[in-house]
Amino acid sequence: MNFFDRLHDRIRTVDSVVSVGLDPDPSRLPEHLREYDLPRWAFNRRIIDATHEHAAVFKPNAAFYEDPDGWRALEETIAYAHGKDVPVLLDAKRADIGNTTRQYAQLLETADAITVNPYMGRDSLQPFLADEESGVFVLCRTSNPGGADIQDLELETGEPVYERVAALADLWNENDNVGLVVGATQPEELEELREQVSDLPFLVPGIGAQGGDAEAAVEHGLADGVGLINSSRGIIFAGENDGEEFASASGQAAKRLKKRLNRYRR
Ligand SMILES: O=c1ccn([C@@H]2O[C@H](COP(=O)(O)O)[C@@H](O)[C@H]2O)c(=O)[nH]1
Repeated sequence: MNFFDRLHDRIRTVDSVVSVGLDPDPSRLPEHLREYDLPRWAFNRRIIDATHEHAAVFKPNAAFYEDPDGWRALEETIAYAHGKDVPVLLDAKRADIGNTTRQYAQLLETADAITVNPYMGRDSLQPFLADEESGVFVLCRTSNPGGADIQDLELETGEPVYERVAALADLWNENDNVGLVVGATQPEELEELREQVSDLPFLVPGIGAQGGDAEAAVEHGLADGVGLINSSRGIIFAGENDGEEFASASGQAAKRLKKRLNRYRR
């Protein structure tokens, strides 16, 4: 089954478009978990237990796992999320020349969807795009302030780079498996892009800790009700840094966010 069909079903089952970001910054983990063999996995397991009922997906960012123990923690995390029937979107922002990107695409043997960087062009994304079952979210207009440096540059046609990326992503969507990453900190661009590519679901990061616009994220991020609004630190670090209460605080934060976003869903 195609990723976006599965996502559609998941959104309906939990009545939620919340993507729970699993970014277990080691310096912020509760003290009592630091003695575990894999503290990041111990942390994620508790977060997953507390939030899965409100999660359309879990979104681990690969940056928080790129060391030997990290990869083990990530593998355990993905398997556990799947055990709770929650799809996993790996925020890895990959792409490279052909033989290298084929190796990267093996990440989709474990995760259900991935974020990719369009900077190297179509051939660098081919193995991801060819995987009909998996979701491929193309970075388009990112949430960081420096996103403007390149993505807002005007082409000779007058269109900004991010609009050309959206048009290309639309062309690359031959298997109905492509979405865009558009930051909630860019509400005007969100609106423009939704008009431009009405069928592509968006992954919208940048609400919560980055202060983006949650209403615009929902209004423009969803295509036929399918899309994802992500919060990472705002959910997983919602509680105090010690004691077991951090997990229930994250559960409450995910539930609150789901309710808030649902007010804007049609
Ligand atoms: O444009 C982008 C693309 C990706 N991200 C990632 O999303 C989460 C956001 O975390 P918060 O704690 O909710 O700010 C994180 O993994 C980023 O690397 C993004 O923020 N913006």
